[in-house]
Amino acid sequence: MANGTTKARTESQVYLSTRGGDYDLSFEDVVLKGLAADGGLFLPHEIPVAADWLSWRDLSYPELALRIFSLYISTDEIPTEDLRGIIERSYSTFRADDVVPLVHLQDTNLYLLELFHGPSYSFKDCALQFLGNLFEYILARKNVGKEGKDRHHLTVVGATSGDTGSAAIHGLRGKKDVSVTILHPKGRVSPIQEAQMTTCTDANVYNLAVNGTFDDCQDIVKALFNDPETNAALHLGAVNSINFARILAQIVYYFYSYFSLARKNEAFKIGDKVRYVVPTGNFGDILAGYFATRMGLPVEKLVIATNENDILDRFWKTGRYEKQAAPASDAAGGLEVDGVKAHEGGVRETLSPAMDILVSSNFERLLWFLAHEFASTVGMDEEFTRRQAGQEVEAWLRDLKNKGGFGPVYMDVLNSARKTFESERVSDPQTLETIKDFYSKVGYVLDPHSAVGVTAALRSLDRTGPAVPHISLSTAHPAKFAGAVELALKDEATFNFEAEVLPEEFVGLDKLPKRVADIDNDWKAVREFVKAQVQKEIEG
Ligand SMILES: Cc1ncc(COP(=O)(O)O)c(C=O)c1O
Ligand SMILES: N[C@@H](CCOP(=O)(O)O)C(=O)O
Repeated sequence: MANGTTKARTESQVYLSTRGGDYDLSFEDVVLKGLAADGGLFLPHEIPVAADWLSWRDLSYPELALRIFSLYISTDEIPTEDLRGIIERSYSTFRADDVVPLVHLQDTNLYLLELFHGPSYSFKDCALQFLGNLFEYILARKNVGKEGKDRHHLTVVGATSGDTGSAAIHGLRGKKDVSVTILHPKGRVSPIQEAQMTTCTDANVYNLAVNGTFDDCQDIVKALFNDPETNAALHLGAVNSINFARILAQIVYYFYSYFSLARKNEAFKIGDKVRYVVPTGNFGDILAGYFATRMGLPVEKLVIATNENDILDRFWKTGRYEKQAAPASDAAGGLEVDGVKAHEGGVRETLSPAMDILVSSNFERLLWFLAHEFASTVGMDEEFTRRQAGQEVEAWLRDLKNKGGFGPVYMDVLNSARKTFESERVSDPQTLETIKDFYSKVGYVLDPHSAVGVTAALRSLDRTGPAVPHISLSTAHPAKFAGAVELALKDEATFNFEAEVLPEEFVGLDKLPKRVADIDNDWKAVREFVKAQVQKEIEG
């Protein structure tokens, strides 16, 4: 279905829904809608190949972001100088000069990409600082000359397992014409993460502690977006990685770290292949790596690192995407599926709580590309192929909803997933061991999510041998997860959490006044809460 004419735009600057209901949308439509009306996620019609990527090697982070974003956003939507301004404002808030420093930790070919130097100390800032400024820009443009109730008010509702929430709040607090309500699973985020969110008392920020899991929070958000009445009345906006702008912003650090590696390692030549290892939950971060790969970055493999919530790892091993496997649990609560351990009873609480996710939202986007590749073998035209891909994704997602899973997928589909990705599952004991090892060997303190990645990277290095450089993404600052870090390092005589890890901003955070409301796991209750807050804001 064509929703408008977009003659001046390239195919990578117009967007469709993974379930086939929307087609030909602009970047602004996609950023403001977040989720498609058919429940699908937005994707550009095609991923652009960056023919000139070699010439990007010496660009600063903001300059590189501008090059990459320009491939996905037409200048008739956001003029280049405006986009440059949005980008510069977004990355000027980072504590590191090069935004995302690359650190060589060991005598092996393993590098750590530190993505936690933004305001909320997690990788989410790389995208949410940008998204906050983008919303502000779009709203200012929409509201020129408008007053009071005529102004377009964006009602952001987001779900978090701890990091998206505080990054979104830092990106949106105090901004005009936008309010943000963040749902977190009560008692399942770390104390610092909870305090980072709930101690923000700006008038446009609301926190809800949901009696449920992260997946329940994510389902509530999607239910609100899928309710046409609520959406029309409130102008809902998304900060989760369902919003394509989140994925777009994350592509940048794959390219940037590749060039950083070339500067650091003389043996490494531009054009050589790299493995990226990504601690994975909702599949947004690694999906950005997939985009970078398709754009032309020489990636040997993308390695998915899951914690014990391993739906993705099981998919790569079995071709089945199932919330939980068949019964018959072993002593540890684990289950055996094709020789692969799974578990029953929903999401498991781990030491890397931000990845305690049962269903990975962005996996739907990869499924679309896999289905598209499969459909293209039939040899029909592009429109037909896209329609086929949308129908396949819709059928898979229907089975996931109604039957709790789908698959096994066709072997060709699984093989095509395996061409680009490998997967690893990392248990809590292995996570603790890695934190301890890295501290005792090189004095570096990993947060538990980054430790899941590093554990997977070491296994991957064992397979490839040391010739293949590995960049493991470090997704959060260790101070956010004091419990896991102190547990891992309790026997290290010299370790002192306050002196070595804790940033000044976090000291005394738990003593500040908090604003948070408890709420049932019920999307209608959340809808009523949000409606009432927005009403007050618009009137007051
Ligand atoms: C610290 C941390 N690491 C890793 C992840 C997983 O990233 P993604 O959901 O993009 O797969 C998250 C949350 O999503 C996180 O907060
Ligand atoms: N780990 C995330 C979960 C939400 O993921 P998102 O990338 O879709 O926003 C968190 O910390 O909130």
